Amino acid sequence: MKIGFIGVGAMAQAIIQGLLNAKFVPANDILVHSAHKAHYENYAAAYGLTAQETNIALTQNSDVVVLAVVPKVAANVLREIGDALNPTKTLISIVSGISLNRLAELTDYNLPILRSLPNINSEYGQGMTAVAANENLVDQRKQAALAVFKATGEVSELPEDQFAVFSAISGSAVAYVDFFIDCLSRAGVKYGFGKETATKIAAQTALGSAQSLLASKKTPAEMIDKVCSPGGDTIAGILAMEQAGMLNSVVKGIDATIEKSTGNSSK
Ligand SMILES: NC(=O)C1=CN([C@@H]2O[C@H](COP(=O)(O)OP(=O)(O)OC[C@H]3O[C@@H](n4cnc5c(N)ncnc54)[C@H](O)[C@@H]3O)[C@@H](O)[C@H]2O)C=CC1
Ligand SMILES: O=C(O)[C@@H]1CCC=N1
Repeated sequence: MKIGFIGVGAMAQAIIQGLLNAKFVPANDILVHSAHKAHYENYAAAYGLTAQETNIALTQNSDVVVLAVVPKVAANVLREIGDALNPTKTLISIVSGISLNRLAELTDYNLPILRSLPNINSEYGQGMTAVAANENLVDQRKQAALAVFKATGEVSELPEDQFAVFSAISGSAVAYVDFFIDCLSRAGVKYGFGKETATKIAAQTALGSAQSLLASKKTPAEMIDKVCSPGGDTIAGILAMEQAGMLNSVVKGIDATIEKSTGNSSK
């Protein structure tokens, strides 16, 4: 199966590295093209991928075409490759905010299409990807498309109307979780730790907490209660964080993320 990536930016590279790590396909069965020749050619050469001169050539030579450009150029790219797509190929979009219906409208209503919303942790096999397939993507073809994301982490099939929220609490939230880790790390620096040591401590604590939460099958609140010793230090910290508006800050951040991706305000 030849998988072609249109756009070789941060997210495409994370998926490609995840696929290479998983040995999902031979490296030269991954085709790449993006806006800057020097960039995609050097990237292809570094990892043994196959560089393509144009988006159309990439589409003609791929079984699965992954659209990995930013939303504002997606429509033009789809119009450009429309004639090279046909129902023997699968189109996968990772573009935030573009519906299955719009993807078909810009290409071909008979095309098998998978809309997806991955996150950057795919690079290390720790991704979390939402997917929605159109009615033309079924059976083996659908399984083959889902396998691209299963090779790089967890996959959840969701109705499209949940994609914007998913994107906020997963795609974007990688940055928000890293922001929290950086906050802990800076607090450590305030009290004399070196930044590198503090970041390692904070990151391992976040990793361990997430793994323990999932393994325990408890709710986050139950885990919080286990850490908060009666009359102890942690409950004092939780109360101070809440007094400073932690929950509201996070929800406002998610509101802003959804508003930006949909153009709709929840207020
Ligand atoms: N970065 C992330 O964590 C996530 C990003 N996404 C989606 O992935 C898509 C790409 O995002 P990033 O990788 O962050 O952006 P990016 O800016 O790093 O990459 C965009 C790529 O598209 C290429 N490009 C631009 N115009 C082109 C054209 N006409 N033909 C071919 N290639 C062209 C650029 O050269 C670049 O390689 C977006 O639609 C975004 O919504 C989805 C989930 C997570
Ligand atoms: O920031 C963005 O627009 C993309 C979508 C989800 C994560 N990154």
